[in-house]
Amino acid sequence: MTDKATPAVITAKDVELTFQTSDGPVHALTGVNLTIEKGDFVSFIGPSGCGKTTFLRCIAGLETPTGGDLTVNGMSADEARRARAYGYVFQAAGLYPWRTIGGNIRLPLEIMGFSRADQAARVERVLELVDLKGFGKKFPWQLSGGMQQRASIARALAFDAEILLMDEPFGALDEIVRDHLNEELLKLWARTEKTIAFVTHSIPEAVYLSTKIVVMSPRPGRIADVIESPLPRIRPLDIRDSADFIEVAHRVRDGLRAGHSDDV
Ligand SMILES: Nc1ncnc2c1ncn2[C@@H]1O[C@H](COP(=O)(O)OP(=O)(O)OP(=O)(O)O)[C@@H](O)[C@H]1O
Repeated sequence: MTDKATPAVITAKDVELTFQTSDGPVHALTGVNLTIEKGDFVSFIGPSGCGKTTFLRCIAGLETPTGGDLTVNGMSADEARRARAYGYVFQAAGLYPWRTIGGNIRLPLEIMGFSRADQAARVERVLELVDLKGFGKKFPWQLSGGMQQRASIARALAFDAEILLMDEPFGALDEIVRDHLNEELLKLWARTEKTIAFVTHSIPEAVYLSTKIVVMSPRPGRIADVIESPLPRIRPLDIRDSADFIEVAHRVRDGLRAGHSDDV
């Protein structure tokens, strides 16, 4: 149950999505029931093909479920998309090489018709949020992979959407950089109070970041387990050595195994 203090931002009831392909129907999602509350950090973990990206795309209004109900901010996902309810961060930073970092962050603001002064103020504010102050005039190729990914997070934050959808944003980065960005993302989440839905293949990343971990299994894509994290919201990296952390990680692993996860 949700109450007024923690309103539901995303609710899924019996969500189904079947793609019709030339090889027959693909049941990408079946019987998905989930509530994501304001300020939650929810990770989706599961083997390739279990429907993580498809579910994120449903939330984003980029795919339409073939059954069930999905609401985002109390409206249909399509309405929420048109109301610009979310920022989307992809695995590849996807920055335009011919635009500066500031120019890339400004792009959605230009499209949305923000005034020039507002655009400039917002770019400065989000650059500071992701710890890239002073890098606005650089081009993407002048930044490391981790910095580029931070810039793409800044772009997703620039228009103040309450929801951040992140599809394996750190999957291509080495472990040290990834640890650092995980820490930074948690700080950013605490500062901005965004609601985050995050796809990952990494058990430690899911456990470290999330208030709620959704373990998914394939064929058909469904939810195998939903784990409410007992960890405090403020988490130094060494929390990963704590008994609570290890216990949650075991439960995630068990959930993946139960869903025939030999192909994770
Ligand atoms: N547009 C589409 N048309 C047909 N089938 C699709 C389409 N998009 C996804 N699928 C299928 O739906 C299933 C779920 O795919 P999805 O990309 O959501 O999985 P995933 O869990 O995100 O996988 P990965 O971890 O590899 O990114 C897969 O079997 C995939 O092939």
